Amino acid sequence: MTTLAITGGQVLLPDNTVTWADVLVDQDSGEILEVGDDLAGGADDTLDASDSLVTPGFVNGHCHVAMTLLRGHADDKPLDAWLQEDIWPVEAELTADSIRAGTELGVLEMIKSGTTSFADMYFFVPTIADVVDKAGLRARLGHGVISVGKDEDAVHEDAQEGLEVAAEIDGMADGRITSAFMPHSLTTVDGQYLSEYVPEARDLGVPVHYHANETEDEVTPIVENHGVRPLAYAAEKGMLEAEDFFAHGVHVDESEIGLLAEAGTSVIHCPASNMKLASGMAPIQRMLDAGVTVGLGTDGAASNNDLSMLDEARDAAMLGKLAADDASAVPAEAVVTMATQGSADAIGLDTGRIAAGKPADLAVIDLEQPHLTPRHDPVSHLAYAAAASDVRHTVCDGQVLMRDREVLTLDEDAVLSRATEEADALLARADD
Ligand SMILES: N[C@@H](CCSC[C@H]1O[C@@H](n2cnc3c(=O)[nH]cnc32)[C@H](O)[C@@H]1O)C(=O)O
Ligand SMILES: [Zn+2]
Repeated sequence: MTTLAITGGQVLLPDNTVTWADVLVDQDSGEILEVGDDLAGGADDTLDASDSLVTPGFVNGHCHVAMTLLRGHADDKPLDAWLQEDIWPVEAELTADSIRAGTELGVLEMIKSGTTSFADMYFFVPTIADVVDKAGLRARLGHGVISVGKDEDAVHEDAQEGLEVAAEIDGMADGRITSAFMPHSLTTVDGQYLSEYVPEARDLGVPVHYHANETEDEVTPIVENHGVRPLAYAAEKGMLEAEDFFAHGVHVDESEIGLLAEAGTSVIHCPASNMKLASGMAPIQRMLDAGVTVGLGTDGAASNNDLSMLDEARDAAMLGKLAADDASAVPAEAVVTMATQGSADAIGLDTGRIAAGKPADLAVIDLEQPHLTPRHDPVSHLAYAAAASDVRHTVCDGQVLMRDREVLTLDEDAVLSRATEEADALLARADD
């Protein structure tokens, strides 16, 4: 057995208490062996966590990772115009090379901000899976399926690709990669295709991941055409199973919150994207009160504009209070839970908790910083004050991906220059 000890720090436990302890990891199985005192003796490798907080690696519950290439390309627009005028025309020019470069950039940013796993909906998924495998992260990946603007044959092809990719990549990278069927949204995929393909995803045994109730403009046509609220419509289409999860859930009423609580379907809250596209304020405290599983996601970098889960946690707390008109709503512990166990439970990964037997997915945060002094409450610091650049070490599946801010699985300079080149070439093709 090869072991790794993370020593001398404080450790965030699953109940959000913090204790002084070492963490001992079995690097062969990728699991946490023990959390306790003086575990460094005899370990094959050590990570120093003095003056630091050891947290579960953050879980980004909803992303389009290669959209890093479009970061800063189209800002300050609402969802519909942003997608139709700016994003989709450029995405039509994506190639496997651009996806590889954008994904490398995205996962580099994730490792540097303590994120160890994520759920992603995009194109060229086998390429994304290859990058995730080499970078050492954990992910649930899938191909986004859309029917708007496509003829029937093209939609069937798109949906088939969604199913085939899900079957092909599930279990890759020693199980670090899993998959889902990913119809883009309840309005961009026509109901006939949802009825046809969601049962096929069930047969494959993969969950369904989609966008729902993001803007008022998405709710209205469903109510008008189907006579029910969007999540009741999703239930009719078989997309409200316990393993399913969707992004946003901004415009949901009490009946829909009740449906989610009953079905066990999870919501991935994306506060930065919701604020930037002015989509609205999700009623997160009401969902938590009803017992809905809520995770946290960045969405793509073009609507955020970064992939830091620490930023997202702060945004979630701030927006949650504003939405509830109550400063005690969505407190620090709630957003820390959402960024770790909440997202992990939502996307169906057994991670997000530091305990013996759990996957050794960890982030070590340097607390010796002006903006993290004094240390009355490390959980408060995580939620409100810590930044991506405070992450010292990142560990996934027992492997050290970043040590003292040096990323070991990717060549940082090469990733930045390839991404810049591919992003420039992509925009040039779209301009032609
Ligand atoms: N196969 C599909 C691709 C869908 S991938 C997922 C899509 O979600 C888009 N996207 C990113 N953020 C959001 C959001 O907040 N709401 C809805 N769509 C988004 C993203 O740009 C991408 O086009 C096709 O043929 O177009
Ligand atoms: Zn999205």
